[in-house]
Amino acid sequence: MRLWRDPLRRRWLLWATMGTLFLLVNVNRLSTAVLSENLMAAFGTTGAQLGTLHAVFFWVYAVMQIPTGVLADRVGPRVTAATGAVVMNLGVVWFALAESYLTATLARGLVGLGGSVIFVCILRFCANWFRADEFATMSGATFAVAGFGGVFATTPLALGVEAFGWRSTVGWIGAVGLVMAALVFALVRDSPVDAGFERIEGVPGQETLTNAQLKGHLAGVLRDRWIWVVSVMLFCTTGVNLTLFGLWGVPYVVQTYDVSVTTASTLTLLGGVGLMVGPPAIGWLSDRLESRVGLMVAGGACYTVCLGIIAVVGNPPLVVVGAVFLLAGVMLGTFVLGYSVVKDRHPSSASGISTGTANGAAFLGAAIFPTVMGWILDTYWTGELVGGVRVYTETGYRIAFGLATVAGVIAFVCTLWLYRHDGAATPESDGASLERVSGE
Ligand SMILES: N[C@@H](Cc1c[nH]cn1)C(=O)NCC(=O)O
Repeated sequence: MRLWRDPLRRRWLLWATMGTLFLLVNVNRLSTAVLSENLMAAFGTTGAQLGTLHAVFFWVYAVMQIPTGVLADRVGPRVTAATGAVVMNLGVVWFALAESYLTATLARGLVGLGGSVIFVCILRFCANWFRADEFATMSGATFAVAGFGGVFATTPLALGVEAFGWRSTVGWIGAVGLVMAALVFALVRDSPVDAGFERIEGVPGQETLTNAQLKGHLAGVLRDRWIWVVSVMLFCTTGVNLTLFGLWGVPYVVQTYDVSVTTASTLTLLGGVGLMVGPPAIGWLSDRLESRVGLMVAGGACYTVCLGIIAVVGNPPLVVVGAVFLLAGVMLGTFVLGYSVVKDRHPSSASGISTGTANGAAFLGAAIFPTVMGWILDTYWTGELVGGVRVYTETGYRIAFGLATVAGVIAFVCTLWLYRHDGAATPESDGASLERVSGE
């Protein structure tokens, strides 16, 4: 079978296998939006407590990103990803069985712990199996998988919950995940050489790092101002997007427009669709144009304007809300280019560390924003409850979207900084830096 014997084909099969795990990571982490009312009713939570239950995944996920980068570079993506997947899915099953808020929070933390390794392992896998000028396309394609998972976490999940109840639906997702973990372990190999092939032309060789080299790379990454600026940008944009699509987007639409959770989830589904389309298309375009930063500036401006519309108007027509959610997903494709930017500035054998560090900041944002938005909503809450669920005010939602808009402005300023400093020498690199040849 050529799919198996040809390394240029096999890498797609392996990427897709790991991608399925990443899809499940996204279903789990974004499921709280659709489950919000079930969880509030099951555990009797306030908005801030629900925000925390959602965010605990992201806290653990964020903290784990630098260790994950080290594990991906040192142990390799296959074993790290398969182990993480087992841990994540045991956590999912535990969450489905949880009887108290505390148990549910611990279980969701376990889901975050296991899930935290998958994305960086996929990027590490891509650095081993794909050329540097294919990397933005591959990271964009991996984000598209996240979008696909996000779509599953909306209407399909809502329909599943309606038909089978939230506990059975979540439990089955965990069972499927355990099967996928076994498949990743059985099929994936860390590099073409590990799979018995020659090295793929144009892909840098991957030396095994010593502890001293690891430390040196980590220090080099943490000293690099570009990493910090990309990190702030990702902190804001990933934080806002995951909070909207993963938690507060659904209650906002349900309570502002008086529609069902299933209808509201169709709108947040558009965010997932945007993520499926934007990152791969923009990543591909960036690789073709050999340009990163110019696209990021344009994306930053558009993203901020979109969020600002909801903050200013409060309850624009639903079609506008849908368009904002869709564009927020599409524009994330420009921020994803940040992963290629940081990877190209450091040796390829340390790509797990550089991308993991930026991803850690992204998920710190995803951990902080839900709770802060929950506080804002609780602050403007008038005491109204329907079926044990808090009904928030339009003012609360407008201020929450105001915060999202400010985050967009900060991300935009970061892209301007990157634009201004584009072309500056990289601190250390053994690969062709697209930034240095972009001519932007
Ligand atoms: N797709 C992003 C996260 C995101 C942002 N908005 C919606 N989803 C992603 O995949 N980030 C990397 C990761 O580790 O998951």
